[in-house]
Amino acid sequence: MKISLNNLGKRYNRDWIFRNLSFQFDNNKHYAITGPNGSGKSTLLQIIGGSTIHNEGEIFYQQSDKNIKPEKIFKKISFAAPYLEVVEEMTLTEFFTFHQKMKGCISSIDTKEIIFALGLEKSSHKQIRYYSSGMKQRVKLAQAIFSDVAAVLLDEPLTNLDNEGILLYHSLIKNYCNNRLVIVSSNDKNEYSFCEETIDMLSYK
Ligand SMILES: Nc1ncnc2c1ncn2[C@@H]1O[C@H](COP(=O)(O)OP(=O)(O)OP(=O)(O)O)[C@@H](O)[C@H]1O
Repeated sequence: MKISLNNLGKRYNRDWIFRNLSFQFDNNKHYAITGPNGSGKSTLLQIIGGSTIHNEGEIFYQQSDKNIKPEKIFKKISFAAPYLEVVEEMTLTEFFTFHQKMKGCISSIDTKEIIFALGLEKSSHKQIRYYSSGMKQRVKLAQAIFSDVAAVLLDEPLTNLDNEGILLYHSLIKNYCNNRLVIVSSNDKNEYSFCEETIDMLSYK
């Protein structure tokens, strides 16, 4: 998937968070959005993902040289962020079975294999509400990375992860994201070390 940003701008009330942001995200490449706290990284990622509206400029989405309407983009993009909730009433098995039906997972993997890849087999029948914050973050990452989508958006992906979780994150990226566009919003080099290009939010103030 290709995503083009054309003179994009976002303000909250009278404060512009960023302006005149033009950039092209190319098919299958990996990008980092960087900048200090409050510079607008998460806001930009949410705009790209279609969950927040921009105030000026345009975004174009293209797959195999065909334009995708913004209202259809949710089917093509997955999003993981510490502030997005998972369905806590479900067990992990229920959650991924439900997700498989609603959004669709990449065809090479089923619910059992996802749970095995996360190292959460022993907790697969426990309601997610009883998971630790790091376990929940693994679930959020897996939900995004195993979705059958053309673009994976990750906001602060290592939040709450221990060393084993960090290794898991890098192996999921390596094994399942090679042929997809990935955009990471982050301040931590370890979260985006695999990215080929960086957008610095400070350039768009
Ligand atoms: N819903 C909102 N209403 C008003 N202001 C907001 C809203 N959401 C974000 N902001 C403001 O927009 C600015 C950018 O916030 P954002 O969360 O995008 O920054 P960030 O670069 O991701 O920060 P961090 O590194 O701390 O996660 C901040 O000044 C924030 O206060």
